Amino acid sequence: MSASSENLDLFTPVFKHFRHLSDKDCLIQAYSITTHPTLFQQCPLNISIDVDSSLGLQPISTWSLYSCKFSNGLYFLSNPFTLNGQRQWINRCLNNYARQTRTSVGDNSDNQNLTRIRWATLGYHYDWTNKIYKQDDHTNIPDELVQLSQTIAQVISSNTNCPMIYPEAVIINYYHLNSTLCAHTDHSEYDALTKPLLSISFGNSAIFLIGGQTKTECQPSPMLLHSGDIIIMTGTSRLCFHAIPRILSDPFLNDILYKNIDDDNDKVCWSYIHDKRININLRQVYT
Ligand SMILES: O=C(O)CCC(=O)C(=O)O
Ligand SMILES: [Fe+2]
Repeated sequence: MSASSENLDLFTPVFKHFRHLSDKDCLIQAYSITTHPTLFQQCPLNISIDVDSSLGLQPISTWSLYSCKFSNGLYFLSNPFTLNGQRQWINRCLNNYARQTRTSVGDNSDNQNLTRIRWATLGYHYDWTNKIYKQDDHTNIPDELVQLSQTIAQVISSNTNCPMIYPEAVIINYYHLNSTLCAHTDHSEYDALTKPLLSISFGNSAIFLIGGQTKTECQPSPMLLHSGDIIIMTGTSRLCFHAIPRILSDPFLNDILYKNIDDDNDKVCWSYIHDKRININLRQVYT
């Protein structure tokens, strides 16, 4: 192999491919349980824990958890939320988590900049310039988010070899239909790189690319994420390059999730989310 082919970036061409592909072809090519069932291995779930109804989850007996054969240590939990639960979490992302001082648009306590916001952080706040968490810059992670991640992590860790997670930092990403997230690894979490990263999608769909630990190792795999879907990155996949090259408009939002709503607050949420996607990701940082 020549020096140049050893250093070939295999990630960026796939990113560009999905960036410019038609919606229809994205839905055909990206991996989902329906289009590529052989790439997912279902994990039987044996657990009976009480789930607090405020978390907006369906009974655990109805959840479908899969390990992804295309990325070692990557798990996919197909939307475990109720419709009302999804609306509640979208509402929290818009009216609670975005309304604070640490956001991409600075202080958004009055929520005046909601339509421009790109990210908000909770728990240990991330210093994006220096790519570190600041030990002395910490705000509370709301109880319901801790409870949600603990419930999900408990179900997964007791049925797979994925460790538990105790979230210490949360990033909420807000995407417009034309937003992207460039290829990156999440490796600022000090001693916690062996701990899983939990990532939850709401609103419009996304293509999630996951590759190797370098961009040259392998071509990234494209995964389709819908509203309510959860991925868990643990083991090797925890350190792998990933990206969002594409947000896809999902008729589910209009046809099902926000159909015939009469609650005024839900109407406000719909007017935001109908052309956006929200991602909540939770990490352990120090312990
Ligand atoms: O939006 C997503 O699904 C991925 C977000 C992500 O990778 C990150 O915030 O580090
Ligand atoms: Fe990431």
